[in-house]
Amino acid sequence: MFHILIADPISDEGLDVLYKAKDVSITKETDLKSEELEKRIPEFDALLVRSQTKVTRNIIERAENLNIIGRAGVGVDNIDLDAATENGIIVVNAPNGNTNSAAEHTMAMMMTLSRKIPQAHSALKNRKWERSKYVGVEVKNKTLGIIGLGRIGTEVAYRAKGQRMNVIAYDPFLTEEKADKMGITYGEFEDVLSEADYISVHTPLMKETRHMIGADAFRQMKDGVHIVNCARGGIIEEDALYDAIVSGKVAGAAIDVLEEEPFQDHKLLELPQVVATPHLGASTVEAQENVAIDVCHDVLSHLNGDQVKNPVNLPSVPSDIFSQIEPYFNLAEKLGMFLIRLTDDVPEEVNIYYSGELSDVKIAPITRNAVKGLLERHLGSRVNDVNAQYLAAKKDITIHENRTSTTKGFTNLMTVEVKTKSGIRSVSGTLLNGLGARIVRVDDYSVDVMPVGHLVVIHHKDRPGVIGKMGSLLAEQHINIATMQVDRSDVGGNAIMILSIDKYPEQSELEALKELEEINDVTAVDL
Ligand SMILES: NC(=O)c1ccc[n+]([C@@H]2O[C@H](COP(=O)([O-])OP(=O)(O)OC[C@H]3O[C@@H](n4cnc5c(N)ncnc54)[C@H](O)[C@@H]3O)[C@@H](O)[C@H]2O)c1
Ligand SMILES: O=C(O)[C@H](O)COP(=O)(O)O
Repeated sequence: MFHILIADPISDEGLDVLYKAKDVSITKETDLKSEELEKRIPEFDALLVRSQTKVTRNIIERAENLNIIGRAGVGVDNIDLDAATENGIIVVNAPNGNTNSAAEHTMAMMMTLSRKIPQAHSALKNRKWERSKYVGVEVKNKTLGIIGLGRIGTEVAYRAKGQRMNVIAYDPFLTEEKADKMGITYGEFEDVLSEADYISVHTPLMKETRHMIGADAFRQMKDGVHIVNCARGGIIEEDALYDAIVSGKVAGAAIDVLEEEPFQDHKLLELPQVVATPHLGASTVEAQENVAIDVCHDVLSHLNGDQVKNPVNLPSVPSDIFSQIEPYFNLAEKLGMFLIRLTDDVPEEVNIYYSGELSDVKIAPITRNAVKGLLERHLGSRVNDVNAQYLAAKKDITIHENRTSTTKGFTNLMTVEVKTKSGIRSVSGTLLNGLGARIVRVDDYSVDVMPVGHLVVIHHKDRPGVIGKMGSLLAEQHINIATMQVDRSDVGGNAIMILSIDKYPEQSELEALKELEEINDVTAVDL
């Protein structure tokens, strides 16, 4: 049974996806205080939020059963992403479902600001007929400067063109060619500041964008500029905006978002030049249905072990590429788990070699599974593909991916090699068409072993009778051998035997095998 906590109001259309699923229990607690959430969170496998709930490191570190945090919306600045990644919790969002609503709200705010609609409306509601006080300005032929031309910025640009505005935009990913195609002007940040009559910000809130519009930016703007922020409080420095409005530099500002939400008493809201809404950009029936449905599908997919569509703290893999590489995930993890059992030392460096068909596929997700397998022995079950590479880096383990042409006759071959203080160990595996995964090499020995179940890896001397003695000893302990593979370096030299047996051996049983004089070492590996 998966326990899902819905901590913010989320549309029932989306929640239906979860209600209809098997083995899911849903708890709706949309008014939990941070301390209450901290206490309750260990009960849950999944947490669903919008922007209101702050998912802090404290909460995440107490969330011992949490697998996934779903954000029904775009911005994830209310979630401590580093803490989630470190703790192996995947974060997913719903980036597309509210784009239209946010763009429409931005346009509404810009128009409302230009025509002083909220102020005139309030006056009239107070029975004041003040036509001359509320003279506005047209947006036609004015220049709109857009900072952040992503999903919403782009939609705003098209709508502004419909209003016959000129559009200039700055975004690190915008090229002159793309701007030309859209019929807008490409600008640097400073160009947008100095040329625009209206400036609308549409970036995420992150370290790089926090307070990107401050006193210095306002100084570079035209006198009488209008400012719109329907992205995130904190992108514009609020004290600097206040000063710029009071000084007359800024004619007016339309803000949907504040640095401190929910609403705290704020001096900006006292200014008649400011029109404001309480973070309503995504608050339409359509947007809420869209984001809720998207995020609930992703949460369910993840809980069922399937690929998610909108991961935030993992690179997303298009589904055609995913279906090509997914069969290797299990092989990679098993190779990692197998190899790490062969050495008692902690790896210092990991080299993963991909060859044959594997040399031209997207290998990063396969690598994550190999690293996860390698780390499980020492770091336990909390290691997963979300945090494997973070945990490796934290343990100063360097990981190198290599594509090679050495296939050793296999159509696909993957080798995981670890360097430890006592030397280099490696294991190779392949996926055989229709037959599944095989371990085909252990160090310099060739083998053919299915990486499943209980394996015993025995390094021994190549002497007559060793195999018989081993078989008798195991028989005495009532251990049945399912399969056996042997290989040797040279006649009478060192050899390897890999047994697949029907039960995991007791330590005492392994010790008994080690007593044989031909045996160098015995390792049990449970895959
Ligand atoms: N008010 C609301 O209710 C509401 C609704 C939806 C989204 N949002 C917010 O709107 C913002 C934009 O959302 P989106 O879906 O368009 O995101 P997006 O990721 O599609 O677009 C963001 C764009 O900002 C650009 N960017 C990043 N750093 C930049 C920088 N330093 N300077 C200029 N551009 C930069 C990125 O390259 C990207 O193109 C986010 O902050 C999101 O949280 C608010
Ligand atoms: O980032 C977003 O998606 C918007 O800010 C919407 O936030 P909300 O879900 O709290 O309305």
